[in-house]
Amino acid sequence: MTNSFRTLDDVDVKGKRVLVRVDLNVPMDGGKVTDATRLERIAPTITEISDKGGKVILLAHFGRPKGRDDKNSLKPVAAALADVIKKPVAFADDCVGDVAAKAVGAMKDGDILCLENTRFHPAEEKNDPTFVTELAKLGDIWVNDAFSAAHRAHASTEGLGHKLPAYAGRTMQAELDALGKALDAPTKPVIAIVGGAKVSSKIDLLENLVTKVDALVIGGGMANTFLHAQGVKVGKSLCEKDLAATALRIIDKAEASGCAIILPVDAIVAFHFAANTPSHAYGLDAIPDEGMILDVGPQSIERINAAIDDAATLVWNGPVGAFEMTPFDRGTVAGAKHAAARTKAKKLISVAGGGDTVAALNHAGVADDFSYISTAGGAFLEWMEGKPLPGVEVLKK
Ligand SMILES: Nc1ncnc2c1ncn2[C@@H]1O[C@H](COP(=O)(O)OP(=O)(O)O)[C@@H](O)[C@H]1O
Ligand SMILES: O=C(OP(=O)(O)O)[C@H](O)COP(=O)(O)O
Repeated sequence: MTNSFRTLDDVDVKGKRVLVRVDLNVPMDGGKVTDATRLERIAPTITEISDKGGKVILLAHFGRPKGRDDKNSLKPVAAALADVIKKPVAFADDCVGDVAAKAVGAMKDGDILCLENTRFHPAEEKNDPTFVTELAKLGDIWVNDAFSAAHRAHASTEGLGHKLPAYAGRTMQAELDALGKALDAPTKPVIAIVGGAKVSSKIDLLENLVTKVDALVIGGGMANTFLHAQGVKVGKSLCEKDLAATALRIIDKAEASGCAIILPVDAIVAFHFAANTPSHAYGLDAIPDEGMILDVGPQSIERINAAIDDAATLVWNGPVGAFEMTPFDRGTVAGAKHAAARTKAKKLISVAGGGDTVAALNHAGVADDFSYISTAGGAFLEWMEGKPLPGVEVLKK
């Protein structure tokens, strides 16, 4: 698998301007990075290119901005990256145009420069050829080290691979290698836990996933959409009501494929989206109109743990509650601890991924006990479905 594309072993980077696509989409709170796993995982690629005398020009997105805004600037992330790699990381306020060209022009061999959020330009997500050409002017070669964004066919994750000599970074290599070893022929029964908040961008992949796994636990914001589709009143919860038909189709497909769908049977509900706000467990027939489901309830936790007990392999993306705020971390922490204990007892192979999921497992103190932690969430699930990932495919050309 790893050698079906060129890697850093196949190029002399000395003196070259190396455009490195990384994933800097890290969890943040109050301008500070709260989980540095993604930064730690890209460190080997950056350090290797810099130590070999290449000019490292980092391209990345942050959040889902509509145009330029301060809250989605990569500037604080670049500073946090410098702390992790223990080398200076310069920053340019734009990823194309004069600002970027000037910053790149000033680089010496071994320097590291981070360019501002590629998504400040709508052309990035459109994979616009003119924008790809603008980016390509800044580099001699392109290295893709963003496995966790490889399911996006965007200018910096895919388009550049058609314009410049393309190479896989060390994290890209390591992720594909490790996931292949753990999951190419997973020991059955296989269970997936999918939660989180990115409902519209992840719901479609569940339709394929239910044909690959024996049970699917749905939690987090994703579960609210399924519960609504089944007629449960979810009050003011995060819920994408227009996806109800998709949710019902997935339930039907799961039934036809022999995949058990495990949805919450109770919920922790609060009236404000804030830590330590008063909250109570409710049955699904009694969710208050003004309430928000922020975690799975105690009976649901028992069902999730029982489902983990029945599994030989677990894949997990998406926290089952708003774990950043106590006490809404209980369901995610309970499931994480249970899966970690089963893994330590050699009864489970556990693979989890996603920026926030990894943060949640670190919060639970069990990330090191999982069999493998991927930096990727959506990309990892799409890989699991067997879908070609554009950011990986372009490396194979
Ligand atoms: N019931 C819920 N209501 C609102 N947000 C939720 C809920 N459950 C989980 N979340 C949020 O989902 C986010 C993570 O989702 P997502 O980005 O899909 O995961 P990942 O980054 O691991 O792929 C977290 O910030 C968490 O607070
Ligand atoms: O954080 C990411 O994915 P994840 O939430 O699936 O882990 C990637 O940076 C992709 O971000 P996107 O889903 O906004 O394209």
